[in-house]
Amino acid sequence: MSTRKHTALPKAQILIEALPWLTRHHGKIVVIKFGGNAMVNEELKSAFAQDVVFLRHAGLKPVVVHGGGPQISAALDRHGIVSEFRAGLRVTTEDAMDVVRMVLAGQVQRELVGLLNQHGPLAVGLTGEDAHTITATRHQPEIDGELVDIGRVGEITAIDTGAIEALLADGRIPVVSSIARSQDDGHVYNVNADTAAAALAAALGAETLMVLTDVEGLYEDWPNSDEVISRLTATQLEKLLPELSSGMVPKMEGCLHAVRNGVTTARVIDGRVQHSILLEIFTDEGIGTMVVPDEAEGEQS
Ligand SMILES: Nc1ncnc2c1ncn2[C@@H]1O[C@H](COP(=O)(O)OP(=O)(O)O)[C@@H](O)[C@H]1O
Ligand SMILES: CC(=O)N[C@@H](CCC(=O)OP(=O)(O)O)C(=O)O
Repeated sequence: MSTRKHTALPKAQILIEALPWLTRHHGKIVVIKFGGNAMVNEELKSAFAQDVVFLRHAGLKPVVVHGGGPQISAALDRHGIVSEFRAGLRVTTEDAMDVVRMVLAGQVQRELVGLLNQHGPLAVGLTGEDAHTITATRHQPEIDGELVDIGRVGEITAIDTGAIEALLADGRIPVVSSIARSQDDGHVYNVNADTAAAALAAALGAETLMVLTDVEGLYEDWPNSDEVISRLTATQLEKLLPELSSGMVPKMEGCLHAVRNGVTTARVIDGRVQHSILLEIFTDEGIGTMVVPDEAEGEQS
């Protein structure tokens, strides 16, 4: 065998290791949530775009839902508006809503669309407002037994997948900002991006929900230990939910909603690791935390 063939062999083996995953997921919808905290630097964002385009060319149908919490907080700060979170959700006044919409739809979404489109005419950005993709009503979380008003924060009441499905059928990569149209008035609502991604994954009948964040996965005993729970069933997760805090609450509630509504696996992975999406596919074990429906326990995902 020539030296060239020898050096190429490990590359072929790596590609072949991904074959079972690619075969199982061919033509399937994968909803990928890119958290604002995972958008650490330009290299990571470019690597994220490469991974998504790779999945698309490998025969999957990726749908990107993006966050932008830290970016919104920075913009609010510049406008002299203080950021406050209740039950993991941003208290969103009318003035803050304008900034949220400007940052998500006008800044973060545009940047991701631009990065994806460096690889061809693939990505099309939209918000939940477009073609009634996400409809919401006012969300009032229960805190210490009382319903609390946190402003223009939406609770999803309906999803219309028509526009996203049309884009997928046309070979495009939809990039969705988590803003909803209001079913009550002519205005819009701020929706947590994990919640929006999970609702879209369920409504689209996605195979997988991948949530990229700024931790390795769900820690068993956060913040005391960095032991990551690698796999858990819907029932196991449901029992854990009351113990979770801050950003993990909407994330894990979203994963639970997804697997209880037809999504085969929901994964929380470390978006700070370059090419984390491909690592998830190319490593047999996967990285991060994987949530599966109860009936799937013991099956390969
Ligand atoms: N059990 C847990 N395991 C891991 N992270 C946790 C846990 N509980 C709370 N967290 C917090 O949740 C954060 C992730 O959520 P969030 O800040 O909303 O990220 P994103 O912008 O990716 O949505 C972590 O950085 C961590 O501080
Ligand atoms: C209601 C609510 O909290 N909305 C979020 C929307 C963005 C988001 O979820 O961004 P990450 O995924 O980066 O956290 C916010 O205003 O921060």
